[in-house]
Amino acid sequence: MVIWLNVIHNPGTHHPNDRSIASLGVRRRIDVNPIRLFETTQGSNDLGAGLPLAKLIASDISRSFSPRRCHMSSLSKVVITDFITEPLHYERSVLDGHAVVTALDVMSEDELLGKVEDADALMVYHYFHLTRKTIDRLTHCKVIVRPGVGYDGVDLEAAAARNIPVCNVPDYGTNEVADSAMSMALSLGRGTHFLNSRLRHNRGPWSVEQAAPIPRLTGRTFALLGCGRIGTATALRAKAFGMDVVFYDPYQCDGLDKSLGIRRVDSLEELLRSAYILSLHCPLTEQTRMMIGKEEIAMMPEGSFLINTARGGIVDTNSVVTALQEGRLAGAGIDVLDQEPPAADSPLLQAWRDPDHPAHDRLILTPHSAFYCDQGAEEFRTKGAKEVLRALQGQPLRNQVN
Ligand SMILES: NC(=O)c1ccc[n+]([C@@H]2O[C@H](COP(=O)([O-])OP(=O)(O)OC[C@H]3O[C@@H](n4cnc5c(N)ncnc54)[C@H](O)[C@@H]3O)[C@@H](O)[C@H]2O)c1
Ligand SMILES: O=C(O)[C@H](O)CO
Repeated sequence: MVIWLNVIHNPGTHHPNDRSIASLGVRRRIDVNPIRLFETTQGSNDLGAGLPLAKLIASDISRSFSPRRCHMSSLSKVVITDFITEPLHYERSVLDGHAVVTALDVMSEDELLGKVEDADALMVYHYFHLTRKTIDRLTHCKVIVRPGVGYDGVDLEAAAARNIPVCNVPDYGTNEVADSAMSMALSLGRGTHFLNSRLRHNRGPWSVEQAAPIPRLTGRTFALLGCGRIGTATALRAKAFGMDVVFYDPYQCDGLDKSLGIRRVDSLEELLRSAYILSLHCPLTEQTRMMIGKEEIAMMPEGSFLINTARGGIVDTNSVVTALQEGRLAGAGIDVLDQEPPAADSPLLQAWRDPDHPAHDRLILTPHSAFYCDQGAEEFRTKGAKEVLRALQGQPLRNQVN
C-alpha cells in the first residue's frame, strides 16, 4: 500500500508548485482535478511510517496555499504494465477514489523491476510474458488482470502459488477478430491481395489474365481449428459466403455443429486434409504450441490458405514461409507471431518486406491488431478496470482463469 496525501483546494487558490513539493521529499505528483495526490518517498507498506511526512506536507501546503481541507487516505496502486498509455480515462472512470492508476508502457518484463513490487493490482497486455520472476516479487498484489482474451502470457501457476487470481476479459472483440480473419480469407481467396501486390510492383499487365489461378470460393471448405466464441463468429461469416464450414475442437460440447449448421471432424488430420482455408481460433496452450508445422501443412491440399489470428506460438512460421515459397500454400494471413515485434532477420518479415521474395505477393501481415476497434478498446479497458475494482473490494471475480 502506498501512502497518499489528498489535498482539496478552494477553487481559485494557488496550487503548490513542483519545487515546493520536491523539497518535501515527494516522489511523484498526479493531478486528478480537483484532487491533488502526492506519493511520498516514505510510507510504503506502513501507514504509520508515512503519516509524519504526509502531515508535514499537509501543514506546509496549509501555510502556503490555504487549502480548504487536507486529509490522509490510503489508495491502492494499480499499474498498467504495457500497451496502454495516458490518458487513462477509461480506467480512472472506474477506479478514481479507490486507486491511483499509472501506465508504465514498457516492452519487456525486465523494465518492471522496481516499479510494480508494491502494486495492489496489475493490468498486463500482450507485449511480454509476465513470469515467476516478477510475480514472486509482488508483495501486495490482489489480482492480475489481462484485459483481453488470451492469457497465455501470464504464468498462471506462479500466480496461483502466491494466491494471486488472474482474470481475463473474454468478450470484447469477438466480431472484430472474426471480421479480421474473414477479411484476410477473402482478400487471399479472391486474389485481391495478390493482384494488388502485382500491380503495385509493376509485375503484370492491367488484367487478371496470366495471374495465378483464382478458383471460385463458394463451396470451398473453410476449416476452423477451435470453435469457441471467435471460431463460431468466423464460422457464421464463412457460411454466409457460401463456404462449407468444418471444425475440429475436442473440447466443444455435442450439438454445436447442428446448431450452427456446420460440420465437425474428430481429428486434426481430417480437418487439415479437408481445408481449403484453415483458420486458427484455439488458445495457445502446451497442447497447441507449434501444432501447425511442416508435417501438418503438408497434409493440407496443395494451393490452400492459412489464416492465424489466434497466437503466433501455434504455428511454425518458418514452415509457412517455406510452404509459400514452394507453392504448397497459396497464401497466408498472419496477425500474430511467436515474437512480437519480430526480429529484423525473421524469414517471415523478410518475405513480407522484399517484393522479389517468392512469397511476397501471397502474404498478409498485420501487427497483432485483429482485436482492435475503438469501441472494443473502451470495453476491454473498462471491463478490465471493473475486475480490478472487484478484487480490491473483495467482491467475487467474474473471469478468474487460474
Ligand atoms: N489476434 C487477436 O487480436 C486476438 C484477439 C482475441 C483473441 N485472440 C486469440 O484467439 C483465441 C480464441 O479466442 P476465443 O474468444 O474464441 O476463445 P474461446 O475460449 O471462446 O475458444 C477457444 C476454443 O478453442 C478450443 N480449443 C482449445 N484447445 C484446443 C485444441 N487443442 N484443439 C482444438 N481446439 C481447441 C476450445 O475448446 C474453445 O472452444 C484466444 O485464446 C486468443 O489467443 C486473438
Ligand atoms: O487476446 C486478446 O484479447 C488479443 O490478442 C489482444 O491482447
